[in-house]
Amino acid sequence: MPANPSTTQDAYLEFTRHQWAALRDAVPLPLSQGELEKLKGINEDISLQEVETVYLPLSRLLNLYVYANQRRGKVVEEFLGKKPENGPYIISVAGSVAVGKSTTARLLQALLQRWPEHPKVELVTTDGFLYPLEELTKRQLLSKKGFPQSYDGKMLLDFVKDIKSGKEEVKAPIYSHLEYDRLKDRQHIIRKPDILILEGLNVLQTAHDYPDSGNRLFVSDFVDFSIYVDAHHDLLKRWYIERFNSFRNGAFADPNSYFHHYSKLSESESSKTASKIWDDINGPNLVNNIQPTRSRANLILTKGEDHYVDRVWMRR
Ligand SMILES: Nc1ncnc2c1ncn2[C@@H]1O[C@H](COP(=O)(O)OP(=O)(O)OP(=O)(O)O)[C@@H](O)[C@H]1O
Ligand SMILES: CC(C)(CO)[C@@H](O)C(=O)NCCC(=O)O
Repeated sequence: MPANPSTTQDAYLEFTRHQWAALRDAVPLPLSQGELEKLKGINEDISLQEVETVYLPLSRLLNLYVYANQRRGKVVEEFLGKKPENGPYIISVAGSVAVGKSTTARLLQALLQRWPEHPKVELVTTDGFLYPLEELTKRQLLSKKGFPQSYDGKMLLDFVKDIKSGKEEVKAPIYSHLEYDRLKDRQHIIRKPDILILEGLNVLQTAHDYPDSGNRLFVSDFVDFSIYVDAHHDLLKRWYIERFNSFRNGAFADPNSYFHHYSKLSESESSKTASKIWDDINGPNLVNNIQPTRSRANLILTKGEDHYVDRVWMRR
């Protein structure tokens, strides 16, 4: 639940899962069984009922916002007598490590591109903008990976500026969880999408987080709609450990994996290692840098056990 319910209640409309689910009736594009099955490809663990109950109404809301923005663009066009050079509508997805940002973002991408008004939806994660491992090591930031200072802030801001200015082709770096590093030989090329979803830990930060930042711009200055995915700390730590343990049996077994040495750990040693990484890095990052930005989001999804969204907070 948001940190300060008294101010949050003023700023946000609150929906129980039940109330939010009722809004599904207003969604004109129900999913076919085939489409639902395809979404399973995004994440095996996701419940299809959850998609219909939570994410379909959310995609409807976002569709309305994007549509309103496109109409506003038409007004400007009429006034100017020519089409302004516009970039895509940008949606950001923020939240802790392991809360499910990338799953949420991928689901929204799949659902939003079904709408004829905005068929081209691109997804970029800020992970690619982390400094390369070598640079992180040089700057002694390995134990601060995911903290704001571990990202190449200028590169990320230039990327978002280029996207928003409507540039024909913009390149984004790609991060590999397996190599624990930015890929050297591959980039994601983005060509004028209708919507860009930008997913990352710190995308809600603003000048308020940096009292000495002067007139500096932040990624959030270019974002049209922001979503914060929230869950209780105990759940987040548990999800992190579970995912780490499942990597131990899967991805870490690959000799190219940065964490290959972890694949030899027993289940309990592995849980202990993950618990320590959480307590040393991801937990403090959540408390000090990520959670304080939550109350700026346009929409907050609060998850309970099993990743079910049990509350939705929508900015008035
Ligand atoms: N809606 C969901 N239903 C079931 N499981 C989920 C859901 N969303 C995420 N998960 C699980 O939670 C874990 C974290 O998800 P995900 O990788 O999407 O998180 P993230 O916030 O993007 O993490 P990171 O910041 O480390 O990249 C994964 O094991 C994923 O399978
Ligand atoms: C890449 C990030 C920063 C964010 O997704 C995260 O997954 C990460 O690697 N954090 C550092 C500590 C850890 O290994 O979990």
